[in-house]
Amino acid sequence: MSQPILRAESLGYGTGVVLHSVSFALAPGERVVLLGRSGAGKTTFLNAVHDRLVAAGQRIALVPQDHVLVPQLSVLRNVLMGRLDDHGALANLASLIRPRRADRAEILAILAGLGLSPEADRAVEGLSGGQRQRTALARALFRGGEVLIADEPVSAVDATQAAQLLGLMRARFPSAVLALHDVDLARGFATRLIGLRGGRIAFDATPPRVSDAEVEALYAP
Ligand SMILES: Nc1ncnc2c1ncn2[C@@H]1O[C@H](COP(=O)(O)OP(=O)(O)OP(=O)(O)O)[C@@H](O)[C@H]1O
Repeated sequence: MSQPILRAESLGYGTGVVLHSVSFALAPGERVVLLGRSGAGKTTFLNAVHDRLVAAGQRIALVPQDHVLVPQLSVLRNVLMGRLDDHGALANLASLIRPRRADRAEILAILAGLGLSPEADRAVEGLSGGQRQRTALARALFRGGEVLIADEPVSAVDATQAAQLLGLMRARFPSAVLALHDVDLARGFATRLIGLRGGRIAFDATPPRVSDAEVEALYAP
């Protein structure tokens, strides 16, 4: 059963509308990828979907475009923050000072899968862009949830690594809504492609039903 999330809604900031009359529902098992040129409204769309699903009480793992990591803290502690809202403030403080053994073991296993084991105890501020991005993905994997919402989650890694990371995401989350700029990666990952152009949804269909010409038209000046 598809869950209606947006019903012919206008999305934007203040009085400015970025996307007009957007309808969106998400069925369990769907992996949706948003395509569109810079400024087309992908982040705006993702944020709206995120806010609605959270308001509806769903557990969502979010990978924002700018990662929102705490630079002074270690990779391990940043990943630990993926579950902060599962506990009270005191428990969180205690666990940030001294992570629980079980959490530490689980996080180290995730970091190993992401090639980040050597970085576990390094502060995020000293990491490369790709390492930071993988830290944000590790935080989402540790958090888990019904839906992954991720804004260009593999933009800072090479193509081979990107495909591997998307495979980990696919195994962990029943459903996903992502923005990706690499069309081949998007076609490989998605069960459904949504193209945004000119403030509207240009297409919303399974990858085989979206032609290369339709995708190219999204990016035409
Ligand atoms: N906080 C904000 N306040 C006002 N306008 C905003 C805000 N955030 C984004 N916009 C505007 O909304 C439009 C869509 O931006 P959005 O970030 O959703 O696009 P995008 O497709 O994600 O772009 P990119 O691929 O560059 O990340 C842009 O014109 C942008 O300038």
